[in-house]
Amino acid sequence: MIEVTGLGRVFVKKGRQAKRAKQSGPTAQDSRVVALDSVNLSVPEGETHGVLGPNGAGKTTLVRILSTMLLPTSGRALVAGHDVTTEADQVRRRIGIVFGGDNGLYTRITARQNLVFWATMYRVDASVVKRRSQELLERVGLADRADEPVEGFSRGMRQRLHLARGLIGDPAVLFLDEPTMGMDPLATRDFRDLVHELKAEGRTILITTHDMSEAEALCDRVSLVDHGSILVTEPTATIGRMLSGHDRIDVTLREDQSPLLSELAGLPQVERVDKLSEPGSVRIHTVSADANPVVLRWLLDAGIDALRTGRPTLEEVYVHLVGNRGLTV
Ligand SMILES: Nc1ncnc2c1ncn2[C@@H]1O[C@H](COP(=O)(O)OP(=O)(O)OP(=O)(O)O)[C@@H](O)[C@H]1O
Repeated sequence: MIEVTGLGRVFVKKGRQAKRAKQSGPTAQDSRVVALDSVNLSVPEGETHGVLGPNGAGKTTLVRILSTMLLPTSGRALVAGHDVTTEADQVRRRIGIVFGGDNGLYTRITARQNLVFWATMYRVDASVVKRRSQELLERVGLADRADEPVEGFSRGMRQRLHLARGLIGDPAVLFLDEPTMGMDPLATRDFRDLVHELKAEGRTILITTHDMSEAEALCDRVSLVDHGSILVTEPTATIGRMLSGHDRIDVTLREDQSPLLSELAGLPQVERVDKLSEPGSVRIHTVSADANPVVLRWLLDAGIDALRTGRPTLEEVYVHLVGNRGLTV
């Protein structure tokens, strides 16, 4: 449903931007920014795919190219079977775009008027505009505020209206760029529920986010992006295997139990023991999955019962590959 091959985008800095770049270094490359560098990505129909990465990684550039707002400088991208460069009109008819932040809504007019306006822009058949706008307003929980100007709406309400706007053309492919940025936890939860519904309808969704819990909650697979390249594309559920093939054991020791630490580290089934930030807490890396029951039994026999097992999280993989940049935690 989304096929990206060798996609590249170079920006050439102009005017003051270029002058500043020249002052900070002498190389000819200084006035060029490689925002995307030979990116390959394949997102099948119905998948929710997360694009994660720090500021400036190239996420927005990718979404802007896929949604025909920006031309690539190399490579090719197909969305819903159409080329974003040569068949932009066909692509536009099949996609919806939802950006975080305030762009894209007219705040002096009502929610309903916004949808009618965008329906016209998306060339929705005039006979269905009224009905579809009403359905979408109901769907995103704004029906009772539909005829109020958007300027009085909260951040969460605006974002739900953004989503309704993105759905006005009944798109097969939906681009969500930082969709819950700045939303409170309840509004975020409601928004994610809506995205789950859209996924259940079989739509293909590409979502960029800095928020690892968002990616874990919504995405079937994720791609980690840095410096314009995709570092890895993996299923969200199993990406932790990149760091460890089996569960690690986290334990919290009471003060009187701390002498047990060296004994624990010396067990043949234990590869290493790392200190965690929480006082008295350590993470035990065992040598194999078979070693876990042996170590768990040893811990319980030693009276250590504040323990839990788990796989490395998406956030740990991100930190391992990218570092701490761009994490919302
Ligand atoms: N119009 C432009 N002119 C010059 N450089 C640009 C332009 N748009 C983006 N860039 C540069 O391209 C790189 C990738 O930017 P992009 O906005 O795609 O990153 P991002 O991953 O979306 O970052 P963020 O998380 O901050 O939104 C950055 O170095 C950025 O400064």
